[in-house]
Amino acid sequence: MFLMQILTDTILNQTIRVRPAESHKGTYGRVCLVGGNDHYGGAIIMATEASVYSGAGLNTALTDPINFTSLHARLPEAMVADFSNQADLTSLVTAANTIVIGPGLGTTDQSRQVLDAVFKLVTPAQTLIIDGSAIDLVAQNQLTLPVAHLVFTPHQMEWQRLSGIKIADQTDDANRVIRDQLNGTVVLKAHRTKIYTASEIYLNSVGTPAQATGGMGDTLAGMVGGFTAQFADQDQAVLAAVYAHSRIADELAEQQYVVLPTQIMHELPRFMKRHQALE
Ligand SMILES: NC(=O)C1=CN([C@@H]2O[C@H](COP(=O)(O)OP(=O)(O)OC[C@H]3O[C@@H](n4cnc5c(N)ncnc54)[C@H](O)[C@@H]3O)[C@@H](O)[C@H]2O)[C@@H](O)CC1
Ligand SMILES: Nc1ncnc2c1ncn2[C@@H]1O[C@H](COP(=O)(O)OP(=O)(O)O)[C@@H](O)[C@H]1O
Ligand SMILES: [Mg+2]
Repeated sequence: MFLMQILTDTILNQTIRVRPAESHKGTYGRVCLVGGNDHYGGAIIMATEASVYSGAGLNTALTDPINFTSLHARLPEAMVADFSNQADLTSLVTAANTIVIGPGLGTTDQSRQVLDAVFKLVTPAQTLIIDGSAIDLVAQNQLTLPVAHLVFTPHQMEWQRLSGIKIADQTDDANRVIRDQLNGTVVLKAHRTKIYTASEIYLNSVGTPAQATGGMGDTLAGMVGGFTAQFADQDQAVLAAVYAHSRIADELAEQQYVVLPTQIMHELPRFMKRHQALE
């Protein structure tokens, strides 16, 4: 029997630490974000930007070179590399604490090759966030998952494809069975997102329809990347990222009809300062 736990502001100050003075960018984690084909450049830009604004120390986008200039034009803090260059992919994935794969990756043969290459390299000490197209590729091809701290961030339709459970039948009991088979945390995104960890179920009871716009999940994937790279407790980092994403949206929605993904990420540094650990 699992009791549903409701997320509150407490998850923020339990997770977001006060930065120690004696620290440097290496202290705050390396994130490698993989995605963005020649149609979906915006998705990897948003994911990478969200990781940077979450405070991860070093951030690199592995993407189609067509996205390099646009990404750098808005985000000089991030590095870029070509996801079809095997040597670059190998060194960047190996060096990362957290890898985010899927935002705008697409489902072509090239996307599949990139996903296979990343899955081969990931090690048990790393956290791997599997989002968007990467979820669809796993579902379509019944791929073997690597052994790592896995976090899946499907919306309900992606979860239907991955789990085989129709949206109407996505009950906690049914979802948990598949979660256990996948052996990873599942962030099941919906109007009210639920998070299934190895031992608990959490409900994100904040969030707004002002968030219902493309790129909102790409942004969340980048935040989960940034939080897991920086904060030691991986479950708490996921929960805090999901909650902060919706909580910031609610604040902006008091004055706005629609909340843009980029507006949420740009609020993060101020929001995280307000909600860092109580001293
Ligand atoms: N600017 C960009 O480059 C963008 C790229 N994107 C990328 O596009 C790829 C395809 O993602 P999509 O999600 O569009 O593709 P999907 O083929 O998974 O389509 C989503 C469809 O599922 C249905 N659905 C049912 N329940 C839903 C729920 N709770 N939340 C969301 N959709 C639900 C909706 O009808 C929606 O049209 C991903 O790789 C994604 O990262 C999108 O994120 C949009 C923005
Ligand atoms: N009506 C809503 N209420 C609250 N949150 C929402 C609503 N609609 C969408 N969201 C949130 O927006 C995000 C959408 O993710 P996703 O569908 O993957 O977007 P994309 O792939 O376009 O970036 C999820 O975090 C989801 O919970
Ligand atoms: Mg998505």
